[in-house]
Amino acid sequence: MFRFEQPILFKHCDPAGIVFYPRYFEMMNDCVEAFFDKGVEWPFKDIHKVGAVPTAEIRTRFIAPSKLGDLLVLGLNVTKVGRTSCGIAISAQCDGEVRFQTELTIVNVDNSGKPEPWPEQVKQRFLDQSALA
Ligand SMILES: CC(C)(COP(=O)(O)OP(=O)(O)OC[C@H]1O[C@@H](n2cnc3c(N)ncnc32)[C@H](O)[C@@H]1OP(=O)(O)O)[C@@H](O)C(=O)NCCC(=O)NCCSC(=O)c1cc(O)c2ccccc2c1O
Repeated sequence: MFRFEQPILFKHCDPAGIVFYPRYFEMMNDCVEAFFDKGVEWPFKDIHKVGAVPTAEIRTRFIAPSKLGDLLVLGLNVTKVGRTSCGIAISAQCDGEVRFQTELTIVNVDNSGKPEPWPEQVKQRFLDQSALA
């Protein structure tokens, strides 16, 4: 599992003092970006020289609210490695309480937006990190 820590800051919260859900989607992306950088060793700055990895589908359950000062720990697992796609699950917890769970599918595309197979070493890194491995 790849771990990513996210302190809840003032900028993440709505007037009710809880995280506004679009900020959670940014945190998910920050977690995926850190995973590609540190876990896969194919950072976004390099990906975007040759293509992109857009999200094709995302499903999220918001289970309990997060508040200013909380420390969220996002745990990322690769759940499926396809020809051009990759399934990822993220669970975010604070002090052992699950705050949200999300499942997403990303797809490797070339500069014209056409799906293309993962580079072999990237696929291997996914499998090394994978709950399936
Ligand atoms: C995503 C698409 C490029 C897919 O194109 P198309 O539908 O033509 O592809 P295929 O039918 O050939 O399928 C290829 C591959 O994807 C799997 N798949 C397709 N759709 C789904 C789905 N809904 N759910 C699950 N899986 C799906 C399919 O099974 C195939 O898998 P294989 O492994 O068997 O090959 C196209 O649909 C598209 O361009 N959609 C729009 C994407 C978009 O705009 N997303 C939101 C904004 S972009 C974004 O959020 C984002 C951008 C980045 O640059 C990132 C970079 C790095 C990380 C994350 C990024 C990111 O999230």
